[in-house]
Amino acid sequence: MVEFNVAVVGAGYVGLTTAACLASLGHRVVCADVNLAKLDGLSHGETTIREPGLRELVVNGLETGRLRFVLGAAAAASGADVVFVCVPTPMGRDGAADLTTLETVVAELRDVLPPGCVVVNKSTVPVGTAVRTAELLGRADVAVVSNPEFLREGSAVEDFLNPDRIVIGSEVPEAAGRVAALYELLGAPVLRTGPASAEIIKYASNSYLATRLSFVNAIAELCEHMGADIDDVRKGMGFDRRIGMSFLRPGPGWGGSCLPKDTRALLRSAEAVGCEFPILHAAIVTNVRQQELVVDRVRQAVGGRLAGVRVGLLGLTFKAGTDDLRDSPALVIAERLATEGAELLGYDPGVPSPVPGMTDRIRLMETAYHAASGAAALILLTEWPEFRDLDWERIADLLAGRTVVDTRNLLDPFVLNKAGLAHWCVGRPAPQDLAKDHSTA
Ligand SMILES: NC(=O)C1=CN([C@@H]2O[C@H](COP(=O)(O)OP(=O)(O)OC[C@H]3O[C@@H](n4cnc5c(N)ncnc54)[C@H](O)[C@@H]3O)[C@@H](O)[C@H]2O)C=CC1
Ligand SMILES: O=C(O)[C@H]1O[C@H](OP(=O)(O)OP(=O)(O)OC[C@H]2O[C@@H](n3ccc(=O)[nH]c3=O)[C@H](O)[C@@H]2O)[C@H](O)[C@@H](O)[C@@H]1O
Repeated sequence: MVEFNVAVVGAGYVGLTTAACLASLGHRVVCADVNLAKLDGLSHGETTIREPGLRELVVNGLETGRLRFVLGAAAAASGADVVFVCVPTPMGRDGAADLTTLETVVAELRDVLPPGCVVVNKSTVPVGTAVRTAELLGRADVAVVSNPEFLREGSAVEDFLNPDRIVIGSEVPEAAGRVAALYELLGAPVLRTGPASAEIIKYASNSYLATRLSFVNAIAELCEHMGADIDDVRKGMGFDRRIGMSFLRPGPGWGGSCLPKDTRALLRSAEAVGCEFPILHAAIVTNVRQQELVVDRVRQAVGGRLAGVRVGLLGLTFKAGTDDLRDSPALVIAERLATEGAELLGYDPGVPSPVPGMTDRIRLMETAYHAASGAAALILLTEWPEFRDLDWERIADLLAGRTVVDTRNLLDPFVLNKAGLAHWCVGRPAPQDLAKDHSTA
């Protein structure tokens, strides 16, 4: 295998994972960021994000000398054969991707890139960004390649090292070949395309996943009205090999740092070329509705009015296995409940203390039991497996009300019923006692 000198700009979920994994594959990697505190920690083998296996790879990279951390893109570029750009591309005010940071990095790199180096956009960027990056660089000797990343938070290292596919978009065969060679040891299928196709593949994939979930959540709502059970229905669908089992779990709506922003960005890109894309629009609207349905359900569980009512929240992150709160449906739902006057006690095993950006409308508690204490209803919002093993008899004693709203269908109905609790799931009819209460209300 050829060993390359690699620069990675951005030490976040994608950049740090890319840097640490490429170092573990034998490349010499310099990873740049602008956050001094983060760089200082990383240089001592401390990772700030919760990703299984990442810390070990960083420590190993530092020990073997294959991984270094530096301040700023320019400092990383010296001597690089390939420069990966992994900086944020957040949602701009109009829904389109905001490329300001990417453009800043490209400007910093322009005059310092070694001759013949390849710049790789790994950030999620709209169609045309590879071409625009090449224009901004203004370097005939430097090729730009689009190489979108498909890792998931919570399994970033595992996904990076075992990808379903590697997409390499470039008009320059030598540049595409160099990027493919970097990944050679992974033995993954490599799809070579033009840059526009590579860029749209990333948005199409995330938007398809989001649309699939909105579809499932809509079917779950039908199940509630029709006496069916979504967990049977999704299995019955998933056994069809054309459909498959994955990404069919109903929930409180999809969230995270990417699905919401990428669906909106694709919609804006479509509008810009005069396409309406109604199915994607419907997926986004359905997701907002899904969160509203949870709020409706909580309101119903506490007897119609949330003002002054204490509600316990189990889980705040956008999914289990991550400490990331960005665009978490749990926080959107919490905000709505707080706006109606509910007092919120929250617990999340991934969030031991308040973090910047977290709403101050939730009192963060030390345990699930503290979050349940005196609550009129308990809402499970993130599917942390440990919630299943809580002492539900004890929770029943601590709660002021009887209802547990399980937005992930995680808990064992038998255990909850034995504890005397009404277990309200997504995509199953409401518990009998609640349905009765409601009909006489
Ligand atoms: N988080 C995820 O699971 C995935 C994210 N993506 C895409 O990858 C890109 C990066 O996302 P994340 O890694 O989640 O972001 P992040 O927010 O976790 O990390 C970004 C890093 O870039 C650094 N940074 C900001 N400006 C910089 C500059 N001028 N020079 C050097 N470093 C700078 C920040 O300090 C931060 O450490 C986005 O386009 C995202 O859509 C793609 C696949 C998966
Ligand atoms: O571009 C990105 O950032 C990444 O976005 C997602 O990864 P991630 O955001 O880590 O989260 P997912 O595991 O996809 O979950 C997204 C949301 O869908 C929800 N979900 C997922 C699966 C499911 O069956 N049901 C369900 O409600 C999750 O709870 C979560 O809120 C994609 O899965 C990755 O391939 C992609 O690289």
